[in-house]
Amino acid sequence: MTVDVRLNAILDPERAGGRPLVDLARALVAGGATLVQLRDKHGSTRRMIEEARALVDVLAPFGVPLVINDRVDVALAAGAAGVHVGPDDMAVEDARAILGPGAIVGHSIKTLDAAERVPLDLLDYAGVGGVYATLSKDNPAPPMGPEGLGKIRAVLRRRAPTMPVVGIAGIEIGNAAPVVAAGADGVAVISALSLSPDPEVAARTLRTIVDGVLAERAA
Ligand SMILES: Cc1ncc(COP(=O)(O)OP(=O)(O)O)c(N)n1
Ligand SMILES: Cc1nc(C(=O)O)sc1CCOP(=O)(O)O
Ligand SMILES: [Mg+2]
Repeated sequence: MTVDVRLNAILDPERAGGRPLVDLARALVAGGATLVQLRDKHGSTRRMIEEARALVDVLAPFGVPLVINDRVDVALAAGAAGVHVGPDDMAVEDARAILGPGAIVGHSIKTLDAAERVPLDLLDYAGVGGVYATLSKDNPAPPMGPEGLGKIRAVLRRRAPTMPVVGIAGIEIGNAAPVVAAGADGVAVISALSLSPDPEVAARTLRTIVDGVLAERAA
């Protein structure tokens, strides 16, 4: 499945400024989010399934897929489109085996070594980072910058030329363009969207930036 990663909005109740996630989702999709991820690291399983079901209902009319961070069981229970798993989560092979060929499976790639080893044939997209410093993740790795993303991108392009890559960590309006110029097909963002005074405008601005650099790259 080809996943549109141009603007991957990640919803995290701890980084939502107290706003209901469904309201944020509506605003972000209106502004141009193409993929939504639910990331709830500390809530109960029951709360996460309820959040996910509500988001599936809100996103369905727009045709924007919802992926669930870390939790294959929650994705199945809520009827979400798929999962995003990192190197400490369920293995990509296991997530794909459980969810089947029609689901979206995304995976975090943080090193050149991982870019060489990960079973890319089982993946729909890769989240590459951390690109910049972030306050949204505990114990983040040192930022690799757009240059680091570009090096990982080159390995991924050699192994899986059409697999989309999304940059993550600390991406905002002022620094998104170099991430796409370095080879990302989109940006994955929490704070600069969910903590913005106007999330819809923030999403529209980021989408315009991403689309502009993608168009330059294609020209
Ligand atoms: C699009 C995207 N890329 C990377 C991540 C990070 O996943 P992970 O390393 O498993 O960290 P947590 O999000 O689980 O803390 C992501 N969530 N999304
Ligand atoms: C979920 C996540 N993963 C990261 C990684 O580096 O793998 S950084 C991150 C949080 C990104 O949030 P913000 O846009 O607020 O920086
Ligand atoms: Mg994870």
